[in-house]
Amino acid sequence: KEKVEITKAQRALMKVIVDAYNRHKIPQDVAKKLLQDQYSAEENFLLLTEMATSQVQVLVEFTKNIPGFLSLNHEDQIALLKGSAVEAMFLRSAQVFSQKMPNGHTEVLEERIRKSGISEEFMTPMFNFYKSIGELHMIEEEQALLTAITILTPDRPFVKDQQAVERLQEPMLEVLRKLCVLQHPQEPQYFARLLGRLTELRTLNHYHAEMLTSWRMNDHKFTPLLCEIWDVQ
Ligand SMILES: O=C(NC1CCCCC1)[C@H](C1CCCCC1)n1c(-c2ccc(-c3nnn[nH]3)cc2)nc2ccccc21
Repeated sequence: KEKVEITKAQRALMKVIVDAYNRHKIPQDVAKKLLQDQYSAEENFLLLTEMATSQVQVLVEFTKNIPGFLSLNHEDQIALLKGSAVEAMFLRSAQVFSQKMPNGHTEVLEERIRKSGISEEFMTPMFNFYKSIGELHMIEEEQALLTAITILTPDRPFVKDQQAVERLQEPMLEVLRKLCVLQHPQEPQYFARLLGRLTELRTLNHYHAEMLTSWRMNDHKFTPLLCEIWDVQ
C-alpha cells in the first residue's frame, strides 16, 4: 500500500493556488440571477458575455499567482491564457452548476439554461460535462488545482517553450495526484477520472465557436476582450 504524504513544499504550493483561486472566484450570482427570472435570448447572451468577460479578467489575475507563470516567455503567457479561456469558462460553469443548491433549484437552473437561446445540439455535451463534474464532488483544492493544470497545458497552439510549461504543470499534477489518493482512498481511479474530465473539456472547446453563432438571435455582440480571447467578430 503506497504511503502517500504531501510535503511541506507541496502544501505551500497548494495554499498559493487555492488562495488565488478563492480571491479570484467570479461572483456566483449568475445562478441566482437565472433562478430569479426568465430572460430573452438577447438578455441571456448579454449576461453570458458579461459573465465571460469578467471571468477572463479574473482568470488573468488567478494565472498571475501561479508560481513561475510570470517567468514564462510573454508570448507563451498569452498563448496559454488564450488557449485555456474557453475551457476555464466551461469548468467554472460546471462548478457553478454543481454547487449545492436548495432542493429543485438545480433543475430550474438546468431548465433556464436549456431555454436560454443556445441551440439544442449543444445541450447534451454541455450537460453531460456538467454532470460528470458534479459526480466528482471535488473539494476546492481539487477545483483550484484542476483550473491551474488546465491553464498550464503545454500543447496549446503557438506555445514556443512547451518544456517550460511542463515544468510548471508537473508539480501541480503531482500534488493533485496525492490529494486525490488522500481524499478518495477507496477510489484509486479518482485522479484518472479527474484528468479524463480535461479531455471532455477540450471537446467543448471544439464546439464553442459554433455554439456562439448558433444562439437563436441575430447580431451577436461581444466585448473587445472576448473578441480577442474567443477569436470572434
Ligand atoms: O453565465 C454563464 N456562465 C458563466 C459562469 C461563470 C463563469 C463565466 C461563464 C452561462 C449562462 C449565461 C446566461 C444564459 C444561461 C447560461 N452558463 C453556462 C454557459 C452556457 C452557454 C455557453 C456558451 N458558450 N458559447 N455559446 N454558449 C457558455 C456557458 N453554463 C452554465 C452553468 C451554470 C450557470 C451558468 C451557466
